[in-house]
Amino acid sequence: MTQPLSNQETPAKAVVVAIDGPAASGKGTLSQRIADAFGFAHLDTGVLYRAVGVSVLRAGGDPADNAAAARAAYELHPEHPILQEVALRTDEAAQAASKVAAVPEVRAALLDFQRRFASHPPGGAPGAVLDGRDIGTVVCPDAQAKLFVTASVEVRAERRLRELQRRGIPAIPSDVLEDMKARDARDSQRAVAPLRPAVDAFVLDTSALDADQVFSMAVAHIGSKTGLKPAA
Ligand SMILES: Nc1ncnc2c1ncn2[C@@H]1O[C@H](COP(=O)(O)OP(=O)(O)OP(=O)(O)O)[C@@H](O)[C@H]1O
Ligand SMILES: Nc1ccn([C@@H]2O[C@H](COP(=O)(O)O)[C@@H](O)[C@H]2O)c(=O)n1
Repeated sequence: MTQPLSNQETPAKAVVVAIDGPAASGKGTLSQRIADAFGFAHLDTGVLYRAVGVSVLRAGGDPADNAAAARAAYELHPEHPILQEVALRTDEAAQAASKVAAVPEVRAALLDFQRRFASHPPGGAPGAVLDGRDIGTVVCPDAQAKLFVTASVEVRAERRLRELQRRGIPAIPSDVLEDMKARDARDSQRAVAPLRPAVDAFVLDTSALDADQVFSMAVAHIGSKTGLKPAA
């Protein structure tokens, strides 16, 4: 997956904020708020893995099949329409994503695009926020600020359940919890780029914090690392 050079490239070195954490920890919510506040571009890297997983399923393949997963990853490109599909938000897509994500060739195929987004944020933005599982450890080990957002699996399952209910998607609480445990196990136990905090990450346990409190703490941490303050 490669990205062409645009004529809007940022001449100065872009500020990179890496936000990692397990499913439904709130990293996507936080990343978008940080990007908006600092005028940075945001990349939800989970979408890339979800697109690869869904592509394999649609081709009638098994996401755990290394060859099929690698083929789908090499065929993905930044303008691919699948990246905009709501179908990527389903639990089926999440489970498929975490299977293809364990395939080294898949991770290698998606690496260049993520690094290029970080070093040359689209639209000439002065910085980029990337969220995922391995941003601070593998994709952007030199990121100026790294956060690892986490919460207990029970709290995360409850948040996801409420989100599904808000969206009118029927869900069984015990299934949501078990699916989250299965995904946590696959993501943290895989051999390549497992989910874990970078040694220099600020670990933020959000189990008892609301989104505003998490945002304030993240802004303070980013400020301490970069000297930047939010524009608004
Ligand atoms: N601190 C918080 N307190 C309560 N709910 C939160 C908090 N942060 C996020 N949420 C809610 O929890 C749900 C999951 O958040 P979000 O999608 O940001 O998590 P995520 O880590 O990006 O998940 P995924 O990895 O599955 O994409 C959303 O409904 C969101 O509104
Ligand atoms: N940097 C990343 C991002 C995601 N993954 C895998 O994709 C799955 C879906 O991610 P979400 O953030 O959308 O929940 C996730 O469970 C991981 O398996 C990854 O490996 N690395």
